[in-house]
Amino acid sequence: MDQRYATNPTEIPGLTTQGLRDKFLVEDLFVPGEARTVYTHHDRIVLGGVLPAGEPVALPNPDELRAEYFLQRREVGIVNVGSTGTVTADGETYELPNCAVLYIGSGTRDVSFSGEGAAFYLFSAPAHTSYPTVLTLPGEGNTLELGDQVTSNRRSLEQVVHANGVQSCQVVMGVTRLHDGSMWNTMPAHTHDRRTECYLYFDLDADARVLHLCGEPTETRHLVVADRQAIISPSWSVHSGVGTSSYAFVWAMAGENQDFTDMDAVPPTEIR
Ligand SMILES: O=C[C@H](O)[C@@H](O)CC(=O)C(=O)O
Ligand SMILES: [Zn+2]
Repeated sequence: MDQRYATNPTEIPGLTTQGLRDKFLVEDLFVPGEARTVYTHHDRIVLGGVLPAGEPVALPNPDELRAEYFLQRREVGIVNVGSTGTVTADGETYELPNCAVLYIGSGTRDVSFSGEGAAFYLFSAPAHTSYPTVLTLPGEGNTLELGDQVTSNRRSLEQVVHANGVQSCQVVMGVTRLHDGSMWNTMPAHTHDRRTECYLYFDLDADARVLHLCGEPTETRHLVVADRQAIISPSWSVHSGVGTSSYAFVWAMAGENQDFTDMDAVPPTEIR
């Protein structure tokens, strides 16, 4: 499993473009027939991508976890960003159409993924207890309409795993989709020093990119992100982006609290 050790903000000014990408961009999560995982030491989140081919693909148990099985001390939120597929968890099979979210609680031993064309994105965090496994179909979460056409940031944000929705130990998760003609997400930008957040950008044209802003609010950099690539945003970093075409993204957080509104907005005039 790819290990990404935690980064201190004082390291940012010395990084090259490639150095920045090596720390915060996850480029190759989706490989046909494989389950790929990346362990970030920021809040000990594991990101994963599963692209089943002909055969079902099992959730691996990477040696770095030193666990009997992946979910022994962890929970996971799964979003299907591809075509319909199925996830089997301890003998129960769930059908996930595009953008369905499956939360699986800790203690679940056997998890496997099937369906050619399905693309399962995984966000996992340590869990102190077991919450029930819940499937949420697209539209069943709590949808917030944000932004404005005038500022090119009209978007629908669906909260699925959150304080008033599907229960979890740490994971807070949902999907945001930009409306046609809107390109900016999460502007004004924000930080939340109590949680790490990751974005998986998807439904981006093959030749389009998102310019994702990261870094401390007064020392920002950018990552150029392609379809089905993920970014890791440490607690001290802003996370906002502008696309060269329309797109959607899975956002997911873990850390000290699950309070979605616990964020410190950064006015555009203060960003450097
Ligand atoms: O802390 C919350 C996260 O950054 C996202 O939910 C923001 C987002 O999806 C958006 O503004 O479109
Ligand atoms: Zn955020």
